[in-house]
Amino acid sequence: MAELLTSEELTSALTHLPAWRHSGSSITRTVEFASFPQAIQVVNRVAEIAENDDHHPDIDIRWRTLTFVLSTHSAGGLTSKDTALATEIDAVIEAIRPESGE
Ligand SMILES: C[C@H](O)[C@H](O)[C@H]1CNC2=NC(N)=NC(=O)C2=N1
Repeated sequence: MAELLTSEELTSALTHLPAWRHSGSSITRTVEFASFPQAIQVVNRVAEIAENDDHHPDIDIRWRTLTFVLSTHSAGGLTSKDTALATEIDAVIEAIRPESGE
């Protein structure tokens, strides 16, 4: 089972994940897309990655805005699985979204 990150490890990992906000036992990123179909394209790609990694985000879908919440439930907090998945989600967002910025 993945180990909880120490606060030093988490702080260091978050320097590479500037769009993510840490709160308690999870990290969160909210992002708006150009359209609902584009947001769903991102959800579908993230779903494939999550199945492959056997690590699943909570995803809130509001029209064209997605919020991803990552936590390792089995560990009761944040592990390297969450920071790895956040990095993969960032790559999907950048690949699919035409413009940059939040
Ligand atoms: C059996 C399977 O490995 C577990 O249920 C996985 C599936 N996906 C998961 N996803 C997340 N975010 N946390 C978990 O603890 C978790 N556990």
